[in-house]
Amino acid sequence: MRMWPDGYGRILLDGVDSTNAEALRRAGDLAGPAWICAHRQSAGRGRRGRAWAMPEGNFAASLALRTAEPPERRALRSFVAALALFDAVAEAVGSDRGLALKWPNDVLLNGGKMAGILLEGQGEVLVIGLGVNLVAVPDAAALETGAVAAVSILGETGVRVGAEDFLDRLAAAYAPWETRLVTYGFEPVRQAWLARAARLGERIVARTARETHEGTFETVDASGALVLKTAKGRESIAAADIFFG
Ligand SMILES: O=C(O)CCCC[C@@H]1SC[C@@H]2NC(=O)N[C@@H]21
Repeated sequence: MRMWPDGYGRILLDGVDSTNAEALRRAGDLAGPAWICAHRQSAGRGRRGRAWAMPEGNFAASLALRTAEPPERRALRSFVAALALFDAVAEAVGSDRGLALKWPNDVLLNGGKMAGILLEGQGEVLVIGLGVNLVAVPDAAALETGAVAAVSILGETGVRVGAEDFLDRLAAAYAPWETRLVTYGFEPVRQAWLARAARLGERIVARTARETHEGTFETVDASGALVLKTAKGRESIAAADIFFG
């Protein structure tokens, strides 16, 4: 494994089932935090048990971190990862125009979903999986009804970014956000995330497994929960899928 000055290892694979699965398998052998990146995934995993399709040329990587933090603190890494993705993409295309963050952990470009994040854990290991549509979008049939359409960086900006180049940019962008979280806590990360949030102050729909909440997106609270102002009052939602309508 190559080590980089930021102290994060890098493992580059041609193909794997899922970089998250691979990171969990290798976690016990890793001496420190490490990025595991693959050019191809045969069984990419998305949120809520969904599959994550990865057309040729797109980006898949997982960061394996060891942490003794409680689950609610670990979950805040999705905001750190989203900010790192935002910065890495802005750096790669030379502009942050059209980039926005969608709660809880998607990155939008010109209103379409360009990247997703999946956190998984096992004991003291936290795996942060990031998938980015660098050059192509998955088949629209794979999308849930009402979900934000998928877009690619190439399709929206005309800029072709290679996966290894993107890993360098992402790793460089991730390290300072991780340091901010560990040093100063969630507040600066929360503020930075809110400054890049999609649909803040607008009406959105949040669907959990059992309920649908509709209201104005007020903020994200100190625990990372979505705060909606609804007809019933202020509601804090820890996990949901968001629809813009
Ligand atoms: O549903 C989502 O939006 C999250 C998608 C996360 C996909 C990435 S690709 C790299 C890593 N490996 C996986 O199997 N999933 C994540």
